[in-house]
Amino acid sequence: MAKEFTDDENDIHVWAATEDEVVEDAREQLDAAGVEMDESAIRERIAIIPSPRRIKSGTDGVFDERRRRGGERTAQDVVESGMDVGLGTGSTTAWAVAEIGRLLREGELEDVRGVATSLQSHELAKETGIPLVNLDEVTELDVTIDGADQYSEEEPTVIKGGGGAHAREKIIDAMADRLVIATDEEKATDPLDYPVPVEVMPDAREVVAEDLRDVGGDPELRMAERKDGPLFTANGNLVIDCDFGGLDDTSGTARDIEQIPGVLEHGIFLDMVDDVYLGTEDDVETVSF
Ligand SMILES: O=C[C@H](O)[C@H](O)[C@H](O)COP(=O)(O)O
Repeated sequence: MAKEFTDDENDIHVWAATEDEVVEDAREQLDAAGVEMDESAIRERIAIIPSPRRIKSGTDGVFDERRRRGGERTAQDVVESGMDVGLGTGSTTAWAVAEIGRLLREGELEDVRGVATSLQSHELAKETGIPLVNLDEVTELDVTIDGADQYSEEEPTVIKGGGGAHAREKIIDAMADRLVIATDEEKATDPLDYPVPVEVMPDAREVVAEDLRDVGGDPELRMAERKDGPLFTANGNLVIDCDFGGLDDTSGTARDIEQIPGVLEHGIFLDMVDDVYLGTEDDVETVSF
């Protein structure tokens, strides 16, 4: 987690890894703007936030107010004391994880346990103080809050895996009595057309790519950032992003991909979604299935 200072009145917004760094940066900006504020007042306004450095979309994603609104509201509305909760991955669910931690710290929630869908959500949950349970210790969850790369307002299906976490996410999303997607209004599309992330065994990448072409896709091996070569998932596999254009037959495409040997998991989460919480410019809307 990181720390954040905001002073909306003077349009000052500062974040850093530690509270001391934030105080220093805030001090500089307040001085430059000619605003008087003593150190204790600065410290009082500092909040814990997900660290933009740990999230694939970086500061843009983390500081998108719509995602923040969507993530926080989802946590407030769907998590109750005593629940086992699946903790999704990405810049939107990061806000939900941070909010669950805050509610626990402030005593508004008790006895909540989290199961992380990725190392990212594991680290966020640890830092914010959510007790964690390993995936192999539970077989059912009360609710999972997860993000999406695209969602539909017409069908309970989303495309996930923009951060390569979809294999573990699909297990944890499917274990939950209720799957709630936290997202923002920009990701609604019908039909879904986001390139489908397909996790594949490394040696099988060429043959899987050929098979994906045969079922109408345009496959592209996902390359890593700040590392030469392709991206490896947490499971040691590769990801092929496969563009099918608009998915007019989502279940048919999902079935076609599942039948390809060498495919470990794909990012079409078919008929799994119970509710979508979407952050808008000034509110949060919900779609329920
Ligand atoms: O692999 C990543 C996950 O499926 C994320 O939940 C998805 O990419 C959405 O992330 P974000 O909320 O950052 O757009």
